[in-house]
Amino acid sequence: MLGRSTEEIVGADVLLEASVFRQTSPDNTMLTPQLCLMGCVPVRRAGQSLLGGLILLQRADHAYTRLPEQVLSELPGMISTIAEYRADQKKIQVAHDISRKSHANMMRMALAIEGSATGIWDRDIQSGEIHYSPGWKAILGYADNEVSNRIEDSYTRLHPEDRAYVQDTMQAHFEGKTESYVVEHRVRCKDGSYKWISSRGKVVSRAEDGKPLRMLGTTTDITTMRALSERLQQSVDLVTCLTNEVPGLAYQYRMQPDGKECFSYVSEGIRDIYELTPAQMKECVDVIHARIHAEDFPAYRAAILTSSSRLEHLHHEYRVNLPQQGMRWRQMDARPRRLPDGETLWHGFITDVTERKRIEQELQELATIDFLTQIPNRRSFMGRMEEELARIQRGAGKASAVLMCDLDNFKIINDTHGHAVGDLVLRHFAHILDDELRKTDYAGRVGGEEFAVVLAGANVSEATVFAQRVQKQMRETPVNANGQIIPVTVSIGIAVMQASDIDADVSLSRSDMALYQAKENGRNRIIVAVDG
Ligand SMILES: Nc1nc2c(ncn2[C@@H]2O[C@H](COP(=O)(O)OP(=O)(O)OP(=O)(O)O)[C@@H](O)[C@H]2O)c(=O)[nH]1
Repeated sequence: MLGRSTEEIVGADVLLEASVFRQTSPDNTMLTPQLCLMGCVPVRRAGQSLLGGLILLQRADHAYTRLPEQVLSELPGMISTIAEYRADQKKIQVAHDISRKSHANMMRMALAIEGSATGIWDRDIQSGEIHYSPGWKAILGYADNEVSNRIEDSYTRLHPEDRAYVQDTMQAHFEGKTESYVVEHRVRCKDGSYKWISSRGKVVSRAEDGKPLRMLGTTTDITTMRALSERLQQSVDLVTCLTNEVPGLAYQYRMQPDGKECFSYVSEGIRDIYELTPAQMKECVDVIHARIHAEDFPAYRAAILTSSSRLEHLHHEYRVNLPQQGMRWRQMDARPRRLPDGETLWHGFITDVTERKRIEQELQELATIDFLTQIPNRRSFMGRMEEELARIQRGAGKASAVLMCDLDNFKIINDTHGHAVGDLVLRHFAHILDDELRKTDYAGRVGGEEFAVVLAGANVSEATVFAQRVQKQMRETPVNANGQIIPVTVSIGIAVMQASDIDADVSLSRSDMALYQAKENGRNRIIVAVDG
């Protein structure tokens, strides 16, 4: 080899890898005055990758001895074997260190996890072995040596109703269909009772073909949490049942400071109260607004806004128009509360008050309408007259005319044709009066056969024209009782309601005096009071 360049001897790749050769002159095998290169061969691993170079040196003053070619060819192999063995030893040492550290970490983690009432399990999927931490065993009331480490035994502890679900979930994870294994199920304790547990795990190692090899997981006792959760659900169910069973709609309503509103809860009663579903109601309040009677909507909105601004109890009655039920009355009651962010929150209910409204209406009519003639009775008529007089006294609009009308010789009609026919005549006259009235006018039955009329803003001559029309109608349309024509005349006294009148009775009595004059003068005539 003497005389050959270093590059020629060791090869370019060895030269590149072995920095020692960079200190030598490539064309001179004399490395130093005392040392010369005897030979150099690359040393390779079993897989043929370059490990380094074997360099043979000898002292320069030493007699040159040629090494046998066989020694030179075997030496690199031996060195490679030794080097790889040492490298493997080092790797094993590193792996042990890592394993020791991770075991220590695992132990620390296990202690921390078990401190939180959670157990750990480690399953060798292929062998069917499963190891549980002491904490895991303690959850089920077992001592450390009391639980077998066979997976088939663990399945016997599962609640029969949960077994299929647990195994299916596990299988799905083994097949890589899920990221992790998460289940909640019941498991039998040592004393035979069942506990609810939450089990979570993950396959941590798989074979090259994807087959699961090892799985680690945790188990947490959630029995208390489940019981609490069940009790909470029972409370929610109870509230829901109550709100759904009581008639009407129970609700929670919110209005934000910027005016945005929504129903955050509605009971099933929504289907009857607004003919909507709970889902429709939560979407948008507009669907409800569309159901509210147009005439009642402004007052409905005002009631809500007032309740919000003053935090006053909300009580309001309004009409709704529904696709199936038609026009119905609703009553809304709710208590408002202001939240820290400025939002107003109401809890309340809406009920159907249509029937009550109908009865109220009937009572109102009974109290104000004359049953026989269906026009206002004396009490109601006098009430309206008082309002009219107050308007005149305020100077709001012109004075009104007051007419007192009395059927002539009515006693004779009763006596001749009977009381029922007399009733017919009274109804007939009331009908004629009603037909002649404008919207602003009103009439009332103020006595047996006495009727009074107020013509709003009318003067004496307008009132006289009205009275003449009434007399004409009575003349031209006499009552026909079972084919018998019953002619009836009417006497009318007219007066003007004046701001100076102390009350409505004073105005009415002036027209009554004019009526008296009409009777005195022969009946079937119209007399205007002397002072109007
Ligand atoms: N059928 C009927 N008769 C009534 C009713 N209320 C009062 N009367 C009768 O009306 C009659 C009134 O009689 P009078 O007060 O003498 O008056 P009149 O007979 O009309 O005589 P003048 O008013 O003077 O023309 C009485 O016979 C009452 O019984 C009623 O509701 N129905």
